[in-house]
Amino acid sequence: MTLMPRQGDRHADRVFDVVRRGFHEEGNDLVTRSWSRCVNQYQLDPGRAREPAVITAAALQTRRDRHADVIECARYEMTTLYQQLADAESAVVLTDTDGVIVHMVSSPEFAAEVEPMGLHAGGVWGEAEAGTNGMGTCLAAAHPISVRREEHFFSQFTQLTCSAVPVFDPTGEIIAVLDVTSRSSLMQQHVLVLLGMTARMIENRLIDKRFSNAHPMHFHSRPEFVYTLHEGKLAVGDDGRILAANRSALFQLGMQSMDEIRSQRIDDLFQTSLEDILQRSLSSSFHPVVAYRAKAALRFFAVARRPASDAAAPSRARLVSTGTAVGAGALGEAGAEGSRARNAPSIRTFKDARLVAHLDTARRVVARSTPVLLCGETGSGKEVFARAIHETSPHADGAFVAVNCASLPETLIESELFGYKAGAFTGAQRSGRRGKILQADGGTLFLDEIADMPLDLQARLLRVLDERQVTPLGTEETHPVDFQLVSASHRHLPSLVRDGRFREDLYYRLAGIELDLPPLRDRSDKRELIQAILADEGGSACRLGEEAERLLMAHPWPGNLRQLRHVLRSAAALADGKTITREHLPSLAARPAPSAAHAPAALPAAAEAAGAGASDADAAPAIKLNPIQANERQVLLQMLEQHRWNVSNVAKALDVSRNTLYRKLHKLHIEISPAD
Ligand SMILES: Nc1ncnc2c1ncn2[C@@H]1O[C@H](COP(=O)(O)OP(=O)(O)OP(=O)(O)O)[C@@H](O)[C@H]1O
Repeated sequence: MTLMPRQGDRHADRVFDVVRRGFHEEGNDLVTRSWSRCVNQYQLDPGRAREPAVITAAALQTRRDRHADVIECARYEMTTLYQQLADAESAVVLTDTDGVIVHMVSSPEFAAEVEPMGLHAGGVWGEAEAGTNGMGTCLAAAHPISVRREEHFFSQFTQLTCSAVPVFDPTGEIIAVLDVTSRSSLMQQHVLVLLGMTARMIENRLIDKRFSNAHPMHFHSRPEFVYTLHEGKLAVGDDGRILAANRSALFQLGMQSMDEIRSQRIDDLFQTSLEDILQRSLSSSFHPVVAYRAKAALRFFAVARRPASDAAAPSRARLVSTGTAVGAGALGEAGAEGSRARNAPSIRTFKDARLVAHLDTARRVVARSTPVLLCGETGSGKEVFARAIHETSPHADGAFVAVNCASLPETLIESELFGYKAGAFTGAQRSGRRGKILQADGGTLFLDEIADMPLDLQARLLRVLDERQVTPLGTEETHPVDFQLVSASHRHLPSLVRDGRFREDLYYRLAGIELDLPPLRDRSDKRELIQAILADEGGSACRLGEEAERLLMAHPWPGNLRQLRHVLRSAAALADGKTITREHLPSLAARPAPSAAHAPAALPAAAEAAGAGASDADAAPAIKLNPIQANERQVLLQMLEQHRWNVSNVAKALDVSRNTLYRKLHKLHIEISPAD
């Protein structure tokens, strides 16, 4: 094509001029190269209006069928993105790899306005057809791009601005392009960031969908990033082989391509096996557990699950804890429930005689759907025990839905529990929300820290329990529900009833049976617990020296199992593969070490001295703290206990940063893992 400036079309003149000179004044190289392709390769003329290219309805249907799983994964995310943009003059568009629009979200008004340009399902926006544009140029460059108004090749599109990002399939190939086309050219950088996040969500969903028979594994070097968009995600086969990975997984593991990672197994990547991570994830209630990078001193936090497709085969995940230490291979009794599946073992330990009896009682009462109330100090394992009850109950095939009434603002508990209809109140999600009670239908509803339930909601909850039906906010509809109720509290509910802070009728309704879980210091299976949690945190090769074990056994554990887990986590990290000794337990080591001969006898004495909920501040004198520091230590321990050893919450309460608090804790010899 000859590059002839034409009269009256300044945009076309500019395009020809840039192509001839080979650079763009504003420096957008991707656009310059695209213009050049349009002129030289596709022989397009920027000033000549074109009929939009559109494929037939039948051809569109064929393409939609071919990309059904991508469209399904993208549909919800595209709607959410559209809502986030809050721009009525915009459309969120998904094209296939030929630039054919297969799905679009916009207002009917904007859709009608842009329809004549071919911006609708079936429209073809490849560069060869539509010149430089977000979708087509993103495909051609395999790169995110914003094409603002006059950067479009054809004059007819210079009213629009589009930003587009590629979407990759689990093999690393581009499978689609996600685009936002708008009248506004403002905030393109912001739109590109949102598009990138949405594309990642679609890619993660696609991995789940295409590899539903594989074990999903989530990891990150920081525990708080696991289960977020930044996490590395793997789909792992039964034999531990990596079948798929997302982009963040590649990045974190320092790999260049999907091909590179797909030739690896879990034990090539981490110093552990798939089975080990699965077991530890299960026993930590799917909170991230430590996994070290193979052949490198890099620590990750990871969670792995059984394949989603196994959900339909509950026996595989189902397990029953009996009087034995429930460790790998010790779960033969699970067979009594009909399955001795290879995936069944958990390291949850319920060997203590009271817990064995409680579990047996619970199993009998839940057979008749009697509500169970669990009482016990903070961190004593109430949620873990509730899960064990669920797994033995007739509702085991349904979901276990946990709601922590203390961690939700009062105003949110109601909508969280009961759900709401679209637009039920200001700030409600447009699509409405299915409440936790409905989610628990057919399964178990676990109401943790029930004492924190506001009084007016107590009345609503009572009604649900009586009527066995729920009415979401903003609706008149009622839905019948059938679930096993387990609630828990570390506070003494009868005292709250006496003080008028908890409804008596609800208390009796919740406490069909009331079970007291012993604090860790009183548990007879403490040694097994220490070993099990240590294996969980440090891997099965982690060893405990004799003196360290004596210290752990003698400690009063005011924060119970949660505190034990923190201490063992940091000890395993400090020991770094060597045997754990006294020096890896700095806060415990400050206490006088009981001699081997006296250790067993010292245990109940220490426990008694500590009393219910007592702190280990009695350790302070041995650490050589001055009286002010000793006081500070005592106050911090109390606060940690109050906030269930959640460092972020304590930092918030004290109005200091987490780092400042960690430094303080370290100085005062309060051992807590920075992971939490
Ligand atoms: N039987 C067990 N075996 C191994 N680990 C356990 C067991 N019970 C609890 N844990 C661990 O102890 C920690 C606290 O458990 P959980 O959340 O169940 O306590 P809780 O009593 O519900 O706490 P809170 O009172 O703060 O709600 C978790 O990290 C959990 O993995």
